[in-house]
Amino acid sequence: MRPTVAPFPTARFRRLRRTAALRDLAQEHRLSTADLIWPVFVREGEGVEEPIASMPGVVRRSIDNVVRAAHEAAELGIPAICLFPYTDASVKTNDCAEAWNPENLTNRAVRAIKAEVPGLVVMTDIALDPYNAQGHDGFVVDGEILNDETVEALVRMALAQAEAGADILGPSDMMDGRIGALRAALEAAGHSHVAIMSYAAKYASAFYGPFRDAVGAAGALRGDKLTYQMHPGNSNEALRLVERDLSEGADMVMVKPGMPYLDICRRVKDAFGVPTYAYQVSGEYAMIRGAADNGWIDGEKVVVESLLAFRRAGCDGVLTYFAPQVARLLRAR
Ligand SMILES: NCc1[nH]cc(CCC(=O)O)c1CC(=O)O
Repeated sequence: MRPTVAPFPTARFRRLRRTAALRDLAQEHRLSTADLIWPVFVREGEGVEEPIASMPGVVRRSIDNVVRAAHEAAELGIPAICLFPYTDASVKTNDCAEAWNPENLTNRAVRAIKAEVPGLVVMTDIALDPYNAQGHDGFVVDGEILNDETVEALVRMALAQAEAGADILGPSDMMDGRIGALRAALEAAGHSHVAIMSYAAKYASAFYGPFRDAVGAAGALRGDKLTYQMHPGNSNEALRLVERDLSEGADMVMVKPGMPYLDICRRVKDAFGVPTYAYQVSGEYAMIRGAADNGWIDGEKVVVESLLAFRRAGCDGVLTYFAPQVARLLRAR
């Protein structure tokens, strides 16, 4: 598109900014509650809501409270919730077997939500890190992250989640070939309706710091994830990964983190036109929330502006810890 601009004073951009109604009428992009996916942390216990120090306002919930959150999401009009387990050290092993236990925390939470709030979309995370004594997303042998063996384990994990009733599987592990393997296994096992949102362009980012506290992975993790997650300096690689994952059967693709990678969101949407999502990650949440709590920024305005930016960059939706607050704000407008 080549914008046509008449010379001043024929063109006066301020004409359409003069009143709230005119601004509304001319607004190009909008944020709606329907664009939100709410990531929620699950832990063992009952009646538990445990604060996370590095993410003020976010809690780890026992399953009964996750179900309450699911009701809240549905009432607010948030279409989807995404579950992340906070696991006890006792279930973290080198063989990561808890990851595909049909009775693990995530799978029990999925069933509990589906029993009570069946219309809510439930998304799950596929990666070994919550169940890995080594804290990595894949099996670690002699300091190396194994790819193909990990993919086999991810398939087992995915089938257990699909069996539990997950609507969208979110492979966040960044192993090669996992989307094709997951798609084939889902088709073969009668789960052809289960969608895959690939964490296709996932960067090795320091913005995940608070999340690793939230899921209790920070202590176990040695080193970094640079041999499987993307280097922050790359962008053509993101397009190649998105194309690869689409060709293997991903229904939706994600860019992660969000705000520092808006250029990637735009390029992905322009290149492929597929359902595109961004993850406003824990570090982004912590920065905004921390500055807001200190009175340095207007938290509500910054949150809405930060999420609108994803829409402008071409995203169809955003995973954000601010989802319930934003839904309430949008409803009040
Ligand atoms: N499979 C790991 C995973 N899944 C989601 C996040 C980060 C989410 C956030 O920071 O909010 C991570 C962290 C990581 O890759 O180390």
